[in-house]
Amino acid sequence: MKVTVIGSGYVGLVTGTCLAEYGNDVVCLDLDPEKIALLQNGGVPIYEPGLEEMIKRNVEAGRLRFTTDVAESVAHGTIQFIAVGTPPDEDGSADLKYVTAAARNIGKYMSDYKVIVDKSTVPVGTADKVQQALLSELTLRDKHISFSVVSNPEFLKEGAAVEDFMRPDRIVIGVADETAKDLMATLYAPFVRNHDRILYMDVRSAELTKYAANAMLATRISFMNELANLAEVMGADIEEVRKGIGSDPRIGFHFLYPGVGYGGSCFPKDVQALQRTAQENGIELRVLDAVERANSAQKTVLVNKILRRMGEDLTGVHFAIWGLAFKPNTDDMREAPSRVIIQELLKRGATVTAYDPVAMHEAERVMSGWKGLTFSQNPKAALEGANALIIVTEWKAFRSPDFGEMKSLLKQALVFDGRNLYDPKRMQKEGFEYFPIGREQG
Ligand SMILES: NC(=O)c1ccc[n+]([C@@H]2O[C@H](COP(=O)([O-])OP(=O)(O)OC[C@H]3O[C@@H](n4cnc5c(N)ncnc54)[C@H](O)[C@@H]3O)[C@@H](O)[C@H]2O)c1
Ligand SMILES: O=c1ccn([C@@H]2O[C@H](COP(=O)(O)OP(=O)(O)O[C@H]3O[C@H](CO)[C@@H](O)[C@H](O)[C@H]3O)[C@@H](O)[C@H]2O)c(=O)[nH]1
Repeated sequence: MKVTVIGSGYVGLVTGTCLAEYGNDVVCLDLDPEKIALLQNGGVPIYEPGLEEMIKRNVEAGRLRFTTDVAESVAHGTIQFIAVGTPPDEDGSADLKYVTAAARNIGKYMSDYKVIVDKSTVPVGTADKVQQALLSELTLRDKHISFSVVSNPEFLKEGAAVEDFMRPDRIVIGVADETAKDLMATLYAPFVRNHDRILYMDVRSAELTKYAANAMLATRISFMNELANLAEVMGADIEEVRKGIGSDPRIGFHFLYPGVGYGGSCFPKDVQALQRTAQENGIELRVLDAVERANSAQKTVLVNKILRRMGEDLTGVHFAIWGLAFKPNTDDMREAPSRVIIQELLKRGATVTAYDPVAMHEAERVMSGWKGLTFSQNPKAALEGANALIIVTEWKAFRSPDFGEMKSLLKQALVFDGRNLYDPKRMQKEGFEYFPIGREQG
């Protein structure tokens, strides 16, 4: 099938590439000329495991190309995916200006039937706005050209995006007419060959499903974080409690890891946007108010432990930080808890040397000019002469360090672990003072 993907970021690039992998003829559009030039020259603007090789393979096979030319991209695909950003507006609601601009562009240039697919995360009612944007352009030209607007929210996780897209646990399609439904079914058939996981529903339910999923997951995390804080003062171990509740199949083990608060480009903005939708419609989502409050408090839990141990004034204190990205296997720094933690430390006079396996370049960009912050090209060098190590992101490479070497490089054998990577008893044996989350210190 001929497919156009509008927006070549995390979602657009993965969607376009995975669709090309199954033999579709895909054009990816972006208005950012630097991004497209990089892609046209064989580069990849984001880090996502497996993506680079898959792009290369499909470009070489002639199934995937990149453009900034709107007219060309609209002419190409019978199916037009909108995968542009929906950042928070000032009041927390989703800013739809990129979505409606993309829709207007389609309306400006289309000359035959198109299925317009909202892949971006958008509030309930957005499909109607996309329809209006298209119609307003079409009435100026040819109002007899027909189209359908479909909602097909994306559930991929960064760091596992290709895997999630190629092997989805479900594909939600909100669709109102049979022609569009058949086209979507054909497009996604190769992704659900072993058993059907396509859920067809009305457009509004599909739009709400996306926010409901993210809000539910964010709720689990905030709940576990608050429970971890309680466990710690009560002398219980949240890691034991996690296993104890996760083995109930009604609860399950996923998304029960306490930490330094959820971050990333989705949970924070989507929880806010859902609250905003509710407020606008006179409904109170009290649970979500608490989820957000708990999350912003959690981002400073590790800092508070540091201050209790090292004093409020951190002048002359030097920290090593392992992990900057909001989660492992990505270079994404959007809403990363590391940003809050580092700022809090610098504010109190500390200096910091930070290391991340892949997000360093992005971190240097978003933290440029932060006084007292330097970056280290390897994890060991970051430890040299530091008064303490702080672990913020749970990269696999941090899980089994040489503790003897770690101790000899650090000035003080002190570890603040925001991701519970190590066994407190082992740390005690190794001679460390160890501060995890939700369990007694080792
Ligand atoms: N990142 C994720 O893990 C993820 C997962 C599921 C859903 N989503 C949702 O998908 C959407 C996109 O997220 P992302 O992380 O890929 O964003 P992103 O910022 O990485 O990419 C968006 C891209 O769209 C481009 N763009 C903006 N307006 C355009 C236009 N009119 N025409 C062509 N290109 C345009 C931008 O230049 C940018 O490259 C958001 O709504 C997000 O909430 C994201
Ligand atoms: O048990 C857990 C699981 C996650 N997190 C944190 O939660 C945030 C989000 O993690 P994750 O969901 O793995 O990453 P995202 O790439 O943001 O993916 C979420 O947001 C996407 C965008 O909407 C959705 O498509 C995905 O389904 C949804 O998981 C990160 O800061 C994690 O550190 C925890 O603290 N504890």
